[in-house]
Amino acid sequence: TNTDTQLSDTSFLEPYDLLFDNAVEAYYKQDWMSVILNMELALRNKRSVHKVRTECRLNCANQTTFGEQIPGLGIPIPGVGSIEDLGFFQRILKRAACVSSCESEKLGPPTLYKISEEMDLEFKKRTPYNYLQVAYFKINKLDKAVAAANTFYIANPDHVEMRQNLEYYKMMAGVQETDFKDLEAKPHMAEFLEGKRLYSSDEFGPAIDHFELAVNEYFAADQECRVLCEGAYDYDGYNYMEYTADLFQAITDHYLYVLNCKQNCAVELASTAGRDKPFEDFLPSHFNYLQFSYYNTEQYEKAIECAKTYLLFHPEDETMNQNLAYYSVVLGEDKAADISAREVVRQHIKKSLLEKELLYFGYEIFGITFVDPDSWTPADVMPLKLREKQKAERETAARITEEIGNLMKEIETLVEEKHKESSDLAKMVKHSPTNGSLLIDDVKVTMTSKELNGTQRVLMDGVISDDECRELHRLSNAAAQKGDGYRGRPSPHSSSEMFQGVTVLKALKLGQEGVVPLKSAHLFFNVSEKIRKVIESYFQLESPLYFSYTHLVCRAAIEDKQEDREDLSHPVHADNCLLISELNECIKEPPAYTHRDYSAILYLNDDFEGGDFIFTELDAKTVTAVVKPQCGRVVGFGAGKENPHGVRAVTKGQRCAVALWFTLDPRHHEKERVQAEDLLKMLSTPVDSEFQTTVEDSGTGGPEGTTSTTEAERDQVLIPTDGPVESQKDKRVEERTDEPVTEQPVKSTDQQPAKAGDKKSGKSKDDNKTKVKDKAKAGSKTQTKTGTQTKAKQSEKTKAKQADKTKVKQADKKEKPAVKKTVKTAAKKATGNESSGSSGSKQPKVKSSKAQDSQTVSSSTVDTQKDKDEL
Ligand SMILES: O=C(O)CCC(=O)C(=O)O
Ligand SMILES: [Fe+2]
Repeated sequence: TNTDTQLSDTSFLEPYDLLFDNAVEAYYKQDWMSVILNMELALRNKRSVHKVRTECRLNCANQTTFGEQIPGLGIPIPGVGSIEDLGFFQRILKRAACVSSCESEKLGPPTLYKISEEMDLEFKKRTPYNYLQVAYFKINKLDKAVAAANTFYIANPDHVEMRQNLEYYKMMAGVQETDFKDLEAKPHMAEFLEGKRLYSSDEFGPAIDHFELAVNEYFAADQECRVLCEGAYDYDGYNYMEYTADLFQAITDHYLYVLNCKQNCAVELASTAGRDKPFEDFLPSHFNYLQFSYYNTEQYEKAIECAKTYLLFHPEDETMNQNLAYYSVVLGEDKAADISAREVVRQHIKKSLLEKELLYFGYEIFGITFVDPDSWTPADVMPLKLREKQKAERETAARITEEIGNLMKEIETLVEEKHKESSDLAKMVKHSPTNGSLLIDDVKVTMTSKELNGTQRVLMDGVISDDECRELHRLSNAAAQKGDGYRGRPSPHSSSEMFQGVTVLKALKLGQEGVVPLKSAHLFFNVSEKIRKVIESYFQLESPLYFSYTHLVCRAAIEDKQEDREDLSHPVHADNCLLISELNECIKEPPAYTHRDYSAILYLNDDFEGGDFIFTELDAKTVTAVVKPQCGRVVGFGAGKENPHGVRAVTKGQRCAVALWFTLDPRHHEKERVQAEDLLKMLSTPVDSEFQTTVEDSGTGGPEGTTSTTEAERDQVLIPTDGPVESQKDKRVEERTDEPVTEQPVKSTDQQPAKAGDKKSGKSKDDNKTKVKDKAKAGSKTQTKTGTQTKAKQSEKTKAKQADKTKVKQADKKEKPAVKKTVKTAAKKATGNESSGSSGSKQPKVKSSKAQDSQTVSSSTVDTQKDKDEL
């Protein structure tokens, strides 16, 4: 058509989502060259879009001066119709025009490069490399296949197939170690990691080069990250159609949204694919490493500069102050005084603090949540009122969590008691055709498999109270998103009904934001856990059940679409296999959620028409049992072919339920659940802990991690032994005997006898308590390595090696609430082969022509689709 030719005539970048889709299509046609062409171009165009955006915005920011500097504030305050208003907005308009014409000149109309969230996620998860790996392997470009495989694996360390592929590649002839590249490595992070590596092996000179580069790259990346924040406003959480903010409110909302995003760059930049958590105190730590590296290479000016720079972030840091004092003595106090901290960092901090102030103002006044990602922010930046409010909130959350904890304990003891009473009881319950038996609380088994005419089925009542039903029902209407849980489709199963859903994590987040009562979100969490226990115990499962997916979902009849309706609200299906009713078969293969083992639906209400739950035969027609939803009722069943089921049309009103799917396979334990648990923990961090920074507390307080080593501990930087010996008589340092063994190689061979000028020995990690380090300079520079004087910032350097007392700096970091991006991967360790696909083979997973076969490599694709779309 006309538009088509017009488009192809222009030199605009081809939209990368389109290219991605083309590549995937080509993949299924096994057109490997086309996969490569499209996918590589998609990756390139994505980078180009970012580049154009960054450049346009930066250029426009420079072109259109935006008035004077803020503090003061140099900018006239907009008043009623003042002429300054016009001047102010004129600049805004010009800047908007500048950005928009710059971008559309290079990229075409905005719609062309608007990318959906899902697609964005695919690129974040590095899915393109999954496809590229196969395609390159197919055309025998091994080096590229290996690089793609490695790049993908770094971001998906749980991907069993890719791990096997990599192992296979390692053994292949013609594959070099250098082929295992990370094609998406971020320069600042690569430099930082390399610096750290060298630092760990005492190669301080080379380490300096990398850390310095890392700092430069950091600021470049920070600038890019920040400028990319100046994008469209995301009306997340509320309906933009109902958004009726006035001019200044609208500007405020969007601006604070942008500022929030900019602040979050600190987390973004401290994160790297495949690492669960961002590095803590990332930017400051660069200067910590640097000061010590400079010290070790006798570059005292630089060491002082970096120590001072570090102190900009943590002015009270005792260790660093001592280091600085020591360096100053070595260099000469006068000279030292003339050295200042780095200006670029000073500016960065100034800007960041100003942003935080605005964000806290927005938090206090408009309730726009802001979680400070930095650990160095002075406490008083957060307004007192807000601090008090947060404290109160944390108290409430702590109380609720305690209550939940007590409840869970009660449940556990009850379950245990029941088990003890008679190990046969459960069996009796299971097979008893009579009235159900008590399992937990007031839960009654109303119908067993037998009465439900099948196997692995149960109907229970009284699982939650009427009040709880009402509360969850309210929650669903307050929190649910249309179509949420169904890839955003509002009517995934029947065009005569509207679906809406909310997950536990989402509910908790909304609770935290104050959009819904936090208490209700807790209840949702709590109830789901209760049902998990009930199902686990009723079906007498030997190994634990894990959550696979949970959502609170309502389906509502669309009034004018009920006439002559013949469809079901939810077509008959099985939960872990693809039901082919024509063949009386159920195929257990992706895209079915084959890892699901048990399902449970908790009903919340009965004030609607229709909506019966039905079990059928494999033909999807012959109904074997009917369940009428009502408050507190749970239908639980095995998720397999033995239990095809569906929901009859809801013809009037709204039917709400909590649908839960469980797996016995810990590898499929839902990540969202872990995040939800983390969030709960965070909300219940002991009150005030944030304001306590004593080292003593660090060992016990704070959210429990899965390992005993915290990031803070592992990332601590070694610092030199203390300065003038005379001042070191006291032993304020803390004994830490619980230093965990970290993955870093233990260094025990670098303890050359101390010799004059040997800086290294200053941080030697032997347990020789009497080694004296002669700094070979003035007497005051002599350092003792005796007993107590080593203050180490990096636990791996000191742990176990040091019988001497070690002060671990930054240990208090542990106490801070986790930053947003915390993704835990407990229970994630893949221990075996995936049950599906060609698991035994050592081959990279490559496709044959069979249709189902194509799931192997695209499995990550399937997985990334919101794991919600019931079949
Ligand atoms: O809501 C129900 O009763 C059943 C829903 C269901 O089977 C499902 O979502 O898989
Ligand atoms: Fe189902």
